[in-house]
Amino acid sequence: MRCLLILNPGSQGGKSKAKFERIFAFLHKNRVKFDYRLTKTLDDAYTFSLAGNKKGYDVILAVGGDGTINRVISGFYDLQGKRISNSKLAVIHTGTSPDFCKSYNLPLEIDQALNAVLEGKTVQIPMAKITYLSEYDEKLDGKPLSLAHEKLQTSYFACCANIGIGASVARGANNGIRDYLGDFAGTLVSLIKALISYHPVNFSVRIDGKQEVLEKAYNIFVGKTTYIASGLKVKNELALNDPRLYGLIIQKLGLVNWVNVLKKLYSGDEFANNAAMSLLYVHKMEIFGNPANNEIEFDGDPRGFLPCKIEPAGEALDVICPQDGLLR
Ligand SMILES: Nc1ncnc2c1ncn2[C@@H]1O[C@H](COP(=O)(O)OP(=O)(O)OP(=O)(O)O)[C@@H](O)[C@H]1O
Repeated sequence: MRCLLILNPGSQGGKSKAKFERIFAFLHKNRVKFDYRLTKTLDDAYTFSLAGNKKGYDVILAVGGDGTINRVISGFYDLQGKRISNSKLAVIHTGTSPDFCKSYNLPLEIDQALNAVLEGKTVQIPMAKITYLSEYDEKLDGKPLSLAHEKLQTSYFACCANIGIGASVARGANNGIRDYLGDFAGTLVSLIKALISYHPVNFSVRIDGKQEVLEKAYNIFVGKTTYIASGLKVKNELALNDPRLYGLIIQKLGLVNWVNVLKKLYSGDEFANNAAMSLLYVHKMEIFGNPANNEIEFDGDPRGFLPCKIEPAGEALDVICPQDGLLR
């Protein structure tokens, strides 16, 4: 077995790197052949993963937070959503909020995750493909994505994309506040601050080909997993091997019902669709360009601009998983 480790020393506010020696020692002790690369930026995690896939490593092991894991996942795919290689993805979460591992029942404990690498068992996990713009283009305001656009960007995600308030919540939560308030409280403070300053927006969307306007929207979650951000949970019926996505639309919040919406999202309880919160299941979600709010966030970081198209990647990833880490 040849293994490539992609390690982010900056995850969890820099605490991540204290765990690297233990990982190296485990692999040496068990005579695993490995190479490793240390990231300087999150983009490096993508570049190293892409190169590792092209070289055909048996296992590519992401060591970092969900942002690092997200970039490593994108390196497994070409622009059409096809896998580049037969490499397997393994993950050791050394970040702040382990939404990916919690959602897919993957071990958080380092030795357990490394033992799973030795055993080599995998589960197939479908990923979402997101196509969007790397720069805002006002010519596409009110319009769907043009696949011929020169700033077109393709990425992949495992947890959730957010359009609306998501980018400003992520920016607030990632600016160091979680290092001193903790993950849960830091993200909650950032969410409430963003809610107070947010102006709801009408978004034109196409849901599985059907066009409509989502009025006074606060956030459109397009996701796959229950755990989406530092304690926020979306109760949904997707099995973890279901390639579809859920869409959760939060809109028309008044002075009273935003508290109820937050309670539902933090409890992860089931809810009946109502004027403020509606959950649906989709194969393809397109969100048109929007001059009032055009930012896109996914798997925890602001990443680009509307318009966007979100759909299942053509092929699932083989993710290293202990035998008892079964899909729900
Ligand atoms: N050497 C580095 N390589 C990559 N990113 C770095 C580095 N140093 C600092 N960073 C910053 O560290 C953060 C790492 O993000 P990552 O998602 O991996 O961890 P996290 O934010 O602690 O955890 P989580 O996303 O799971 O909550 C990014 O904001 C990135 O800009």
